[in-house]
Amino acid sequence: MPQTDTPPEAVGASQPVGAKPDFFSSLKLMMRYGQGNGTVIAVSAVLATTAVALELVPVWAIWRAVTALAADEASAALFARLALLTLAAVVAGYTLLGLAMALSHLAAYRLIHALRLALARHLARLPMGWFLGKRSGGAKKLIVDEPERMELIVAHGLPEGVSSLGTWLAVTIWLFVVDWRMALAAVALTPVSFALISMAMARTTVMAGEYQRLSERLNGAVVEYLAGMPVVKVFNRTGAAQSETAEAVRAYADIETGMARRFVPLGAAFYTLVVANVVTILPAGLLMMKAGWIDLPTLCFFLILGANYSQPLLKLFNLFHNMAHISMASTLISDVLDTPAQPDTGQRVALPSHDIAFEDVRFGYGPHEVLHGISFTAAAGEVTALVGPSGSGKSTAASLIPRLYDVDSGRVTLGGVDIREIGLDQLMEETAFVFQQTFLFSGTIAENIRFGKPGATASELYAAAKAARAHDFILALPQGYETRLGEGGASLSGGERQRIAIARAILKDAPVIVLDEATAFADPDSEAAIQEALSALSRGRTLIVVAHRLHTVMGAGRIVVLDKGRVAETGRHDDLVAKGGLYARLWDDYVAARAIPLRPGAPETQKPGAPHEKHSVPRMETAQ
Ligand SMILES: Nc1ncnc2c1ncn2[C@@H]1O[C@H](COP(=O)(O)OP(=O)(O)OP(=O)(O)O)[C@@H](O)[C@H]1O
Repeated sequence: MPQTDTPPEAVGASQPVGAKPDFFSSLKLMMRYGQGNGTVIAVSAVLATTAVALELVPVWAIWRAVTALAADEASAALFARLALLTLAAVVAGYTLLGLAMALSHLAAYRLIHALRLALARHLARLPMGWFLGKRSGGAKKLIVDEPERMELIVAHGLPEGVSSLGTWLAVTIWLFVVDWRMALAAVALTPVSFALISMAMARTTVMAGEYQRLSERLNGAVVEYLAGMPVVKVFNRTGAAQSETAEAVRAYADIETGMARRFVPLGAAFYTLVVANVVTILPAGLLMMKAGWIDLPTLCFFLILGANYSQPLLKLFNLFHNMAHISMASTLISDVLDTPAQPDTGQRVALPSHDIAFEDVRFGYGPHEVLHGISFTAAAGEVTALVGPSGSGKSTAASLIPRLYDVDSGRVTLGGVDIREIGLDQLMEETAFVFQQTFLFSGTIAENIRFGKPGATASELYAAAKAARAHDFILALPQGYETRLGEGGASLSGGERQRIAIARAILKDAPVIVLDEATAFADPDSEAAIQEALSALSRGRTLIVVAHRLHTVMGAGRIVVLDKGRVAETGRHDDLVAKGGLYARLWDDYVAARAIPLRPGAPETQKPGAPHEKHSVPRMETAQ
């Protein structure tokens, strides 16, 4: 559900508020991920410079024609030659500019592609702890929106920037060569324009960090608002839920307006002055002509060329104006890419067995320690159940096995080897995990199950689905295994999604399987069937099951009872019940809860323990 009290630091912003952009970060990213693009960019810049230089040909032709007229040397042949030359220069200029832009866009999209891939790959290698407190909107913005900003700098900034600067320098020299006094008049306003735009940019650049943060907040709030829509609706909290989204929209609009307000007074003066050279050229030129220092053609030349003399600068500053945002984005991208990946030895280790052991494991999410030195063994070939009150650390302990998080101290071993010594690829091959909250990708059901083993044959696929009791309902769907799922598997029921996830784990055929409340959504018949399938699966494998519904683990070889992040007791069901400790209390509560009739006067439901029993009581703890 959208949060209304999200602290600024929890919205995925890795930039501190008010952070200044590093203007070299884009360049560094280009050098790092733009390999092979250097030549393309250089050729593009040369073509663009040539194209812009060709734009000067018509100016020269006019000047030449005016000079000829003034000297009484004009002829039809001369004008025809000048016209042809102008036409050729314009056509060639546009062709070269088109080529330059095509090349620069090619380079830009190659870079964006490389950046997005690098980010997606690197995010997958970051420890889960990095994602804590980050909103999915922020991550989406990081991969989708931020690299896109590089388009402006590579596709436009480099060719147009280089050519604009080149043209401006060439024109300046040309002006001075023709007449240095008129040239001074033509460039007189340029330093003033420079000073104005520098001040305007300095006034907005200080807000770039805050702008970035608010833009991430907006993304996060909108994504969360849409994802939480069902909760928002059923609790009729549209107004309340929107308040964070509306606030994020308002804050973003405020900062944009604020930045515009700070930029506009000086920025507008710059845009006016930068093309106002005629204001100094005309009076100075008329005075100098009157004094006999220059002739009419020279005045015309300065009026034509000098009046637009700063046009390239305008382009340049339009690009610079966006540099703060671009630099902020590239700093953010670099920060993420520089975040150390989860340590991985990359080694394949010969494992003598697939026993899992927790040895004095301590772990916390951030400073808040959740597991306070737990030790237990899950032997290969038997089912080990993790049970305990809500919040006791069952899911957390389970998530340490596939290294979703790394222990803070102690160790988790597989076959006696610290799992941090085993290469991540191998560890992922050795373990399959069914999450409490099943995630299915949009795509077909077959694709989702095959996620566990991409090259699986159709018969392997069906066998896994049958074992997970998913085959029949899949066949009943309109396109069977080829039925496409909505985002997150939205078109299936909770139980169906869970069975697909179990099929995925079964297909993976890993020696270690961790099931976090895997049958929570299953109906009683399916649950019993899935339990049978899982028991069969446990033969020769290490099966670790996190369970709330205690009857599902009555047959477990070992039950590890967690309490407030510590192992309270371990043993088999009967022994633990007989012992009269925490497990016995949990069991009594469970039995009592299952016996509570749903409606006053309804008959009591069957006591647990009987196979295939139908129970219509609210589930302990998982019921919300
Ligand atoms: N991502 C997280 N960030 C911070 N704290 C977390 C996170 N996940 C769990 N916790 C905290 O860790 C503790 C243990 O949670 P965990 O989910 O492991 O318990 P559990 O026994 O599996 O609970 P449940 O039975 O309700 O699923 C809880 O206090 C919980 O608030």
